[in-house]
Amino acid sequence: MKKVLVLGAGTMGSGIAQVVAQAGFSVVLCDVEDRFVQRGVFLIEKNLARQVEKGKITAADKEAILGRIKTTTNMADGADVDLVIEAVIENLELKTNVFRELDRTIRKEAILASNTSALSISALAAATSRPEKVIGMHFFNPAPVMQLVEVVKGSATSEETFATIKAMVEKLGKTAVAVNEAPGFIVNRMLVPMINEAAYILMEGVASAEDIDTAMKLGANHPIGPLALADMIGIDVCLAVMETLYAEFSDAKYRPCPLLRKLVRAGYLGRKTGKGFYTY
Ligand SMILES: CC(=O)CC(=O)SCCNC(=O)CCNC(=O)[C@H](O)C(C)(C)COP(=O)(O)OP(=O)(O)OC[C@H]1O[C@@H](n2cnc3c(N)ncnc32)[C@H](O)[C@@H]1OP(=O)(O)O
Ligand SMILES: NC(=O)C1=CN([C@@H]2O[C@H](COP(=O)(O)OP(=O)(O)OC[C@H]3O[C@@H](n4cnc5c(N)ncnc54)[C@H](O)[C@@H]3O)[C@@H](O)[C@H]2O)C=CC1
Repeated sequence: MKKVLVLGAGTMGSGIAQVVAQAGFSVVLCDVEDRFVQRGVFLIEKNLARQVEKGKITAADKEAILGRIKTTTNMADGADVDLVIEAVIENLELKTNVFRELDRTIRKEAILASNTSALSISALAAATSRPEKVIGMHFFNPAPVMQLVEVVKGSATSEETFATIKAMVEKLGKTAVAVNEAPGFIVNRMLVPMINEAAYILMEGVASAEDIDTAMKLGANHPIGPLALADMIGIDVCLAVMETLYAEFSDAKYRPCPLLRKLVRAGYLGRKTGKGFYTY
């Protein structure tokens, strides 16, 4: 494993590209428009500059890490990679099309991994001619900080692919947990319904956003409250996860809170748009 294509340079793609380049691998970072790629690189530069200020890495390390990241808007520039980590928006139709295109474009030996939050790896695999090489590689936000990667096996994922990705996660300095595909995997099946319930508590007027978050910080020792976390994740991503859980399990306990839908329709997606439950 030497070279990795990270597809999507948003919140997660940029963080994942940083982690992979920081571990010494060459990265091709691709998004649909150059301004999105440049925004991703800007975030990486900012994070690395903070590490230099704190004395965790040297200025030379920063330059070397940035030097390992090539940017592009053409997926074919990553045709010779060993691994693809897909981090485009959480939409099954879009991701399925992306996997079909990746399968056509990227060399046959490469593993195709998805950072999806909740969608079916088997469905993505079925869009390719190499389902045994398709796997979930689910990082957590912020990717440079969070220790966990859920490694998700779809119906056709081979043991060889799983072992390669588990070893890769360790090379990235992270901890892998093995998951047999199921909607929302482990963390999001519990975490996002908690966020959804916090949105209901707010919508029902039970408490203010600030008090809901203070309650979970001081009453349950969470590092940040659920609504601040939703703003960090992206309210669109939270809603997409709830929609998947609700549709896949056909169980009313996963009903998405209408307030999430209202915020998403207004474009109040959280930190990435400057406004969500809070204003930034
Ligand atoms: C939706 C999905 O599919 C899955 C998901 O990701 S669900 C979301 C999972 N993530 C969480 O639950 C995060 C919960 N929150 C936290 O753990 C913490 O609030 C946090 C780590 C994000 C920030 O920690 P904090 O103590 O509140 O703030 P702060 O002191 O500023 O940051 C701690 C460290 O993280 C770094 N950091 C914070 N935000 C960062 C970011 N966006 N990118 C990179 N580094 C970041 C800081 O630089 C700091 O680093 P040092 O320890 O080297 O100084
Ligand atoms: N935000 C979070 O906390 C987490 C999100 N995820 C998952 O990671 C994926 C990405 O999420 P975010 O980074 O939050 O989204 P985002 O909205 O910040 O970024 C998505 C990026 O993908 C790009 N994109 C769209 N179509 C593309 C294509 N065909 N080719 C290349 N790039 C394309 C967009 O232009 C955008 O820059 C989603 O599947 C999400 O569920 C996983 C873990 C945590």
